[in-house]
This record gives sequence, C-alpha cells and structure tokens, in this order.
Amino acid sequence: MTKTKIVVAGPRGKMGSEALRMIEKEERFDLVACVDRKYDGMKVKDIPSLPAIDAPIYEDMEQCFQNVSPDVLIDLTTPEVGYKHTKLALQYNVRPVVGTTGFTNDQLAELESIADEKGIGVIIAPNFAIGAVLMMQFSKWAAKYFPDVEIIERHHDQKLDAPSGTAVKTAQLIQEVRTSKTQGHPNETETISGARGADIDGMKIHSMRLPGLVAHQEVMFGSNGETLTIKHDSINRESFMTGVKLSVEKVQQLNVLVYGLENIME
Ligand SMILES: NC(=O)C1=CN([C@@H]2O[C@H](COP(=O)(O)OP(=O)(O)OC[C@H]3O[C@@H](n4cnc5c(N)ncnc54)[C@H](OP(=O)(O)O)[C@@H]3O)[C@@H](O)[C@H]2O)C=CC1
Ligand SMILES: O=C(O)C1=N[C@H](C(=O)O)C[C@H](O)C1
Repeated sequence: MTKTKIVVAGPRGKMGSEALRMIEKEERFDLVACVDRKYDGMKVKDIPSLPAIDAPIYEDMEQCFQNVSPDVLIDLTTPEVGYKHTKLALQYNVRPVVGTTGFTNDQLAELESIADEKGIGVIIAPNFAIGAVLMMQFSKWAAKYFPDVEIIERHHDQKLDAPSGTAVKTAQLIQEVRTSKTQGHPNETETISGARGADIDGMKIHSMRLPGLVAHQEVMFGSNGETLTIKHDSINRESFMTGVKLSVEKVQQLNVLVYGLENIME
C-alpha cells in the first residue's frame, strides 16, 4: 500500500495535535514532518503531549518541502500564516488541506487562481465536522423560505478570528438563495455599538467567546408566528477528523480549489 506523505503545520495546536493523533491511527497516512514556529531540528516524539512519532520538525516550510517531498500539507495555524503556507505549498506542488479560518475573499480568490494555473487540488474547509456541514446545508434550504435569519456562533476564548469561518460560510451559502433584505426595524439604532452584531447582506452574525466552549452554531429563522432553529455542537476536536481524513484523500484527485467540505461529500 502506498501511503500518503503528510506534513502538518501547527502540530502543537488544539487541532494540529488532534490531526497527529488521527494520522498515527490511519494505516494509509504517513506523517513525514511538521512545520512549527519553534523546535526546529527536533522530533515530534520529543515534544511533550504529542504522539510518539519519529517525524522531524522544521521552522522553515521550504526546507521541509525540499527534504521530505510530501503529497499533502494539512494547515491548522493562524489566518496570516495559513495563507502563506498554502501559497508556498502550491509553489512546491504539495496539495493543501486547509482548516485554518479567517482568509479574506481576496486571499481565497488568489489561491483559487494559483490552483487553476498549476492544476493542483486545494481543499479549504471552514468546518470539517460532518454535522456542521449538514447544519449549513439545512440552513441554506431553510433560507429559501425564511429570509429573516440571525447566526449565533459560540467558541472557546482562544479563538483569533471573529466571526468564525463557519458563520461566514453559512452566510455565503444562505446568500445564494435568500432574497436580499435588511432585517429588523428600518429605524433601529444601536445605543451601544455592535449590539446588533456583524452584518452580511442584512443578516446579523453574533460571536460569543467563553472558556469551556468548543465550537457551536445556531442559525435562527423567524417568520409570521414561527421560528426555526438549526443548531450544531462540536463537543470535542475529534469531531473534525472525519472531514480532515476525507479531504486528504479527495485533494489528491482534484486539480482546482474547493472551498467547503460539502463539495466533496458524496
Ligand atoms: N476547519 C475546521 O474544522 C476547524 C478549523 N479550526 C481553525 O484551525 C486553526 C487552528 O485552530 P486551533 O488549533 O484551535 O488553534 P491553536 O492556537 O491551538 O493552534 C495554532 C497553532 O499554530 C501554531 N503556529 C503559529 N504560527 C505558526 C507558524 N508560523 N508555523 C507553524 N505553526 C504556527 C501555534 O503555535 P504557538 O502555540 O506557538 O502560537 C499553535 O500551536 C484556526 O484558524 C481555527 O479557526 C479550528 C477547528 C476546526
Ligand atoms: O477555532 C475553532 O475552534 C473553530 N474554527 C472553525 C471556524 O472558524 O468556523 C471551525 C470550528 O467552528 C472550530
């Protein structure tokens, strides 16, 4: 069996360390190196709390790619770093699977055009949990009938980006079917700035950050005399690993950028 050679960027992170545990268990995957911002030259197994894998750690991604020639990069870092890593991977013909959120629309468009030009697959998935993808799809369906919608996302308090990538993606999917409208009273005012949340095409997004939370989202629709709430909770980070696994497999068959797990789920 030919194993897929994988590099993980962000191995000490909450998601990166979960991805290492997943790769360790998968016979068809091989962790060939990690890219971190410290511990250059050390091995994964030497870092406390990481699995006992013999893969080297690099601080320089180019050096890493030159030495280990991976098939796939899994990036789970920060928005700025993840964007640079994805571009570099494409330059080296390494297929990126990106869970990192917070890329701008311009960055996504640029990555899409590089992927097209090079004919290399990229998967950028704001949420790898199957239930979250279904929650977004059900929300898109509901928005056809209920154009008044508010998105409430709740995350742990170490999260850097707000709103979450999932909330943004949900609003974008809803926008594809919803009749554009401004919600609430036409004369409503905020007596405290931000009270009504962020705005995408008249839809409101509310971001909560609290210790104890993992990743949760409610999409609430309102109409005459009824409301509909579609809700998803990730209660641990293993919930994201089914989607990471699927993406690693599918990205090797793609020659374009795919944004969202729904596009590769059968
Ligand atoms: N798509 C999905 O399903 C999911 C996506 N995410 C996204 O994944 C990303 C990571 O989340 P999470 O694991 O919670 O965050 P963490 O902060 O726990 O992990 C990020 C890791 O990236 C490391 N890092 C920072 N800069 C670099 C660099 N230059 N090179 C290599 N590593 C670097 C950090 O190191 P240090 O600790 O030293 O700062 C840290 O270990 C976020 O964007 C988040 O939104 C999260 C969950 C699910
Ligand atoms: O940072 C997180 O934790 C998560 N980030 C992703 C997002 O921004 O939507 C996915 C999930 O919500 C967890």
